[in-house]
Amino acid sequence: MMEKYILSLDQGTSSSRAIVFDAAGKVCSVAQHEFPQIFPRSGWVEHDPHHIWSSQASVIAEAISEININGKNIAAIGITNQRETTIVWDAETGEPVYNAIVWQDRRTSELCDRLRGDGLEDWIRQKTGLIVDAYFSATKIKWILDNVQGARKKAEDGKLRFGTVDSWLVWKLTRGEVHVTDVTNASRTMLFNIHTMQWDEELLGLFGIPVSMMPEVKSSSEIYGYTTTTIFAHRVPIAGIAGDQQAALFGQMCVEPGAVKNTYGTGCFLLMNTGDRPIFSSNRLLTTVAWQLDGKVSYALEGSIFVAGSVVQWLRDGLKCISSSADVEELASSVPDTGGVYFVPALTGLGAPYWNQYARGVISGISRGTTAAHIARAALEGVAFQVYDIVKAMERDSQLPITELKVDGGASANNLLMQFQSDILRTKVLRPCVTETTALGAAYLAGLAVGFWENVPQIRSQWAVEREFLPELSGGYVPGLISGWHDAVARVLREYDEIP
Ligand SMILES: Nc1ncnc2c1ncn2[C@@H]1O[C@H](COP(=O)(O)OP(=O)(O)O)[C@@H](O)[C@H]1O
Ligand SMILES: O=P(O)(O)OC[C@H](O)CO
Repeated sequence: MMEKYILSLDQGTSSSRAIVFDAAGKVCSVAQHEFPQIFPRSGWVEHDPHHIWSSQASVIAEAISEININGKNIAAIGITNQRETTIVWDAETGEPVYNAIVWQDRRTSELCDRLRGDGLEDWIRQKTGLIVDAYFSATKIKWILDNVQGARKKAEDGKLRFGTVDSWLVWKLTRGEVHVTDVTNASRTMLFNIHTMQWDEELLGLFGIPVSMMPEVKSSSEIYGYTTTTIFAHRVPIAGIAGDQQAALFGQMCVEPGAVKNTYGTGCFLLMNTGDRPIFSSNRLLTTVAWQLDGKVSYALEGSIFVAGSVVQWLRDGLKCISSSADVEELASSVPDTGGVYFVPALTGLGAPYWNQYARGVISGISRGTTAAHIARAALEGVAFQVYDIVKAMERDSQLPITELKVDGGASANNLLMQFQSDILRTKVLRPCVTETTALGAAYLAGLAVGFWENVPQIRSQWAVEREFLPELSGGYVPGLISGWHDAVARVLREYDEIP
């Protein structure tokens, strides 16, 4: 067979990646480019949609040339992406009318306060499974229509298109032929009804968003279209799309209800497969679509943490105490503990289960003896403590103890972080051989659509563990650590009590 590979595009918040997988699910080549983050004001985060596309296009070219293959050798393309990030472009010229407003951006927090003040929170939650928060796309689209000159009129005339990053990439790959998204990305917009699996007209009306802007919603595994970009001499089918966290859930083969994974990327996202019914959380977790495959919808419970690996980027770029993200482990390991320092890394607000849009980071317990190493260690511990809070919330919601955690994402390479995670959770932390599970999940979804893989049981056997972390710290220390963390969070919540 000529078509020996699946090409997966993983457009993350920090970087664009292209990964070529073979039928054994083995990584054959990887190319990755970090691209610029734009911070126009405190709490605002943007990307240039052209950078998103150009970085993605160049890594595609690199990944396929590295192993000397071309479009003919690729059975299908799978796309996975940072979710919620909002791009609006002109249907005719394809030119974005504004920068991409990134999921971390807090500019619409006050609008969300007003929606809650109007008593709409439960109504929105029932339809979408989401907490009203600036995180999701709906208020970001409204902001663009309200603030970019001429945008609303053009939208009403049917001349603008909205997309999350998956839609933008498909549009670019097909040179404007195809405007689609999949159910997982749609479920993060706060405009999608997760019961009817359609755009919700009442929500579109509430935010003043014309339906003509919206992409057609498809399943996570089917042929959406064929590439026309000059990167490939042949038209390659685009056959899988899923938001990165759902793709990671699939890539980790968490296909049975109760299975859980946690991805440590820019943010940190813990998802539990809940099978064919949406479970509504009593602990402020999100209900979301896991995927739609072979006509069947699966749902998930999700705990979203806004800042994880990005606090390491801040240590690197803001504080300049490390020169690469990977260096944080050596720096943090140079001290035995944080010396009493706690770091609540709420640099762009606090997500689940606190949902405070105005929170900002706090470092507490600094003394004359505190060094950059203590702060680096406290930053990593702050990531693990946030995950601890979500695990406990999820256990309460699902009434199931979480006895093992499958991990992935860039920061899961950090052994100190993984060990501390196991120490405070008192559970097994399992890191798979392929930590590119996000890309792998999208590859699986694409491959299943074109018959590259036959079915889920066939690919399930490919999952293998690389390293298992078991609790090493004596359990007696844990309650003190956790209560210190909760004191630090309480300080943040007191300081930033939802009033900007
Ligand atoms: N060894 C490491 N320790 C801690 N954080 C790391 C390490 N390597 C990468 N990171 C962090 O992981 C993030 C990148 O992970 P990735 O999964 O590629 O994220 P995304 O998909 O959000 O772009 C960055 O924020 C980076 O700072
Ligand atoms: O870019 P990541 O991997 O941090 O993921 C971002 C999430 O999709 C945001 O919801």
